[in-house]
Amino acid sequence: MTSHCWGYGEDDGPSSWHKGYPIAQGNRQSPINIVPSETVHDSSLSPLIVSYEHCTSIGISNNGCSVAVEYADTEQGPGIYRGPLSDAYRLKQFHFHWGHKDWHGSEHTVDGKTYTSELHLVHWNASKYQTFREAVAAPDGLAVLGVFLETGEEHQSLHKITDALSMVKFKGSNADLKDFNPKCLLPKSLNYWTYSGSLTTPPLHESVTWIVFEEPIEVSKKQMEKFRMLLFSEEEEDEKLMENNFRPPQPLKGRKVCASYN
Ligand SMILES: NS(=O)(=O)c1ccc(NCc2ccco2)cc1
Ligand SMILES: [Zn+2]
Repeated sequence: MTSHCWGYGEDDGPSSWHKGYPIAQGNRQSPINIVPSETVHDSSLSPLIVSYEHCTSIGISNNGCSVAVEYADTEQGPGIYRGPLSDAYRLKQFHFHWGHKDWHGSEHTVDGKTYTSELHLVHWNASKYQTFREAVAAPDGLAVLGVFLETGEEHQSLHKITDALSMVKFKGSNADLKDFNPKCLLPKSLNYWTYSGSLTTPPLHESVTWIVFEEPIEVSKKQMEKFRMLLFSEEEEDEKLMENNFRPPQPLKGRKVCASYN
């Protein structure tokens, strides 16, 4: 998600990514359309454990394709384990994808339904790999939690993020954001779907165990408006609004989607 020649526009968008990243047409690409009636209930799937207590958020940044909150890479860092995971995964960053309007913006869809936005909490397998960079290309290297956002009541904790967005309007800008515990962004129910997939932006590595929560969180229309004032462009460039930064669902290619609940 660093500086790159791909984007979400007419010429550099998802349908042309395969030219620079052939894996775009691979067998475990993300996102996907989740069809609950076709998921397999795997009774061996234990509840996911989310432990974000000792989380030292470093800051918030606009990396030209999304807005991300980065976490310090420390041993006792925040992380997740159990659920479909065989190892402990450490939180690296979280970011969002959203649309031009409230009716679309998520990457995963459920029975074809799109949500207004999708939050991704990106974790890497620190039990098995030395660095994030090493893990990002390994088949069991990453675990990403997907949380759907839908418009409704104002989210009481999201304001700490939306209040900071005006400070990271331009690509390449960043600001302090201390001690933000992202547990407050998770839905009440941790029922999830899980499947083997990929990064949803280039380099599209097929290294992600996806864990997508069934229950969306509610955010207000006003809170969503604040994401839409962000820019893909740098301070001196022509203004390009950061919106529609989502990849559409990709072919399932025979993959099984497991449900953690009956
Ligand atoms: N939307 S997403 O959660 O699938 C996602 C997409 C891309 C990255 N990129 C992380 C990265 C750093 C170096 C190479 O790649 C991380 C997470
Ligand atoms: Zn993402």
